[in-house]
Amino acid sequence: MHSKEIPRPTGTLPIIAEHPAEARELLGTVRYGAEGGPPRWEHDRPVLPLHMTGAGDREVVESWPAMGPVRTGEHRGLLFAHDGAVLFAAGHIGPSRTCRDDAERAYRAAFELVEALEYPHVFRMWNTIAGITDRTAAGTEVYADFCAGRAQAFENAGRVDMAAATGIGALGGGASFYFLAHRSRTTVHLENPLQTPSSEYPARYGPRPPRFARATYLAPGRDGERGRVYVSGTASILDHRTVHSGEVAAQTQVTLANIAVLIGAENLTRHGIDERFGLEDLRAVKVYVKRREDLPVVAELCGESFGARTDIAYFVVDVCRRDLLVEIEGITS
Ligand SMILES: O=C(O)C1=C[C@@H](O)[C@H](O)C=C1
Ligand SMILES: CC(=O)C(=O)O
Repeated sequence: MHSKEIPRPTGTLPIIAEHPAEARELLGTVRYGAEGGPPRWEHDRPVLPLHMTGAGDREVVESWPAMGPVRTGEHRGLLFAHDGAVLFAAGHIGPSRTCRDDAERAYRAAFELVEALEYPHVFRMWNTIAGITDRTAAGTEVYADFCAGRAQAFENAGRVDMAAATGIGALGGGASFYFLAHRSRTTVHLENPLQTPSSEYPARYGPRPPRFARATYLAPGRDGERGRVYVSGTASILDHRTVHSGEVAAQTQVTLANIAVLIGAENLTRHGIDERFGLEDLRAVKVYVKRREDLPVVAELCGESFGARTDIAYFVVDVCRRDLLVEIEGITS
């Protein structure tokens, strides 16, 4: 693993992830666009291309600004950048149909990295997996295979903390992931009283359950940075069951209600957090819709629920269960 001081990049990309105005540089960029594959260097910064948009769809660029001088490097295929506060890292896991061992290797590298660079507080992870509900070469489901490899990496690393995450389909490019970790600001991983913790899902969903929290609260920073809730990809699931199979409006309403309870005063107080948020407080919202024809009804329901200032990006991709039609994530402002 190598690290080096690097000059300021020339030019910056549109930022959809809201960050303090004084941010001066970029840590990393994720391009939700028409191509997927391994991360690459652009202007000495890691850029991860994700195949998330179809013909005619607008690319969505998500950039994570730095708060100071940036160091970069590579570790077992992960490209990373960090500024002494936040670590951004991105990697290509591999082909979806054989992703179990690749997922274990990728997550092992991720845990090695956060330990070696001393950014122990992982607060948000994203996983995009082409053909997420397809069958692998061995006849298992791709997502279940990914979860098995990830769970093995958690177990081997002795990690019990699970951050907020998204595990969603992609239109190509195999499986990729990226994540954020903090050096000093502590995290509180939140569960939702309406949903079974994902790590306790019954075996009917796969031999090893997913590993993610419903959300992660990143505590306020010493520099006055507000506490934020990073909301995981959330779907129409109550306890561990999909509800309203085939009914996209009802699934969207349950999903929005799940998020409102998750970030509301009662649940945050239950987790020892003296804050409260509503749907109108969410920013950097991503809405994943399985069927393109459902976009209008989903967009109408989201438009009614989120604030006028909420930036919402829509993607037509598979959700991690065949009977789920919509999934939503966001970050409190
Ligand atoms: O497996 C995940 O990390 C995950 C899957 C979905 O339930 C949702 O996107 C949240 C996280
Ligand atoms: C499947 C899904 O979205 C969840 O486990 O929350």
